[in-house]
Amino acid sequence: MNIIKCEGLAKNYANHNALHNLTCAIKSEKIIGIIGRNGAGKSTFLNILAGYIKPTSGSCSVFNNNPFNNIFTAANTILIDDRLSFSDYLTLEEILTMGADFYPNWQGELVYRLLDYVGLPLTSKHQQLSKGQMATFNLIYGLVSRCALTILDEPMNGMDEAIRTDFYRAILKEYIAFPRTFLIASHHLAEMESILEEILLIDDGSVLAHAPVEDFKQLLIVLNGPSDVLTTLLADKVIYAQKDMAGMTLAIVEASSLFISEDLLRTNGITKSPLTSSDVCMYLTRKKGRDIDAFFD
Ligand SMILES: Nc1ncnc2c1ncn2[C@@H]1O[C@H](COP(=O)(O)OP(=O)(O)OP(=O)(O)O)[C@@H](O)[C@H]1O
Repeated sequence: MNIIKCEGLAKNYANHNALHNLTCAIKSEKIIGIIGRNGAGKSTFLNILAGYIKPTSGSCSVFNNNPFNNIFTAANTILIDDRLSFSDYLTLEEILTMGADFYPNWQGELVYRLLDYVGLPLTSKHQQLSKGQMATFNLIYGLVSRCALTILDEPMNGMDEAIRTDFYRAILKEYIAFPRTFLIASHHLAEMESILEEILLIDDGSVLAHAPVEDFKQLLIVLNGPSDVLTTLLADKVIYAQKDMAGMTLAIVEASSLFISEDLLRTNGITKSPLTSSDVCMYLTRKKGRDIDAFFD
């Protein structure tokens, strides 16, 4: 069942079109990585889903409702990001009491155990926490709310490596204990990949790719072989990156465009190897003709 459906979604700010023609469908009870370059439109998209931002045009449905200012969305969705702030005067305990009153599936006992585990006293004021402590508290708050749609926008920003490792496991354990839809935006795909089922790649305000992690990795492929043969074989293909050295060429191409048999590759001395999902993201979203080395040569 699709929990989210967006069609032709656009969001224009005064001087910038953050989203345009964004279309996607997201099934319930999945952990999905929302990936994209800086400024691609991820946070704008997630804020629309959470009902905080009204799209300029297009349609967006979350739990079969328009999410903007919708009370059903609010009760069943939580968005945790680094802009999440609570009153300066509230202690963590007071914030948790409010969360328990608002979210029907709130895990009161778990939250105290998690805060004890990470060493955050209930008497602390939210505004006085360090950056990493605040991110940790906010993520715990998001997890124990057990909302059917849990949106985490760069949830691990500022956390140390040990806590990040713990909390990827915590997300997975929570998901297994109480299946729901997690959308997690992050620039650290390699780090979180093991808990993801799907990757949704946003580029320039629209969806560039959306696939299960294993399929996503196979969107691009690396070919390595004699330059003369490879150049002929790839003459009409889109090449995402190419390096030539000593008569050999290494090229990254779209796997689906490669109608070349394994036998033909082998007899021509061409090898095929996969890329990591982070590399697939990087090459798919790299702007043509842009090369940082050119600035320093
Ligand atoms: N309130 C706003 N007013 C004007 N422009 C905005 C506003 N919010 C976002 N933008 C612009 O919209 C674009 C998308 O921003 P958004 O925050 O959605 O990107 P992002 O993919 O989350 O980026 P990052 O990975 O850097 O956090 C950016 O160019 C940004 O400058």
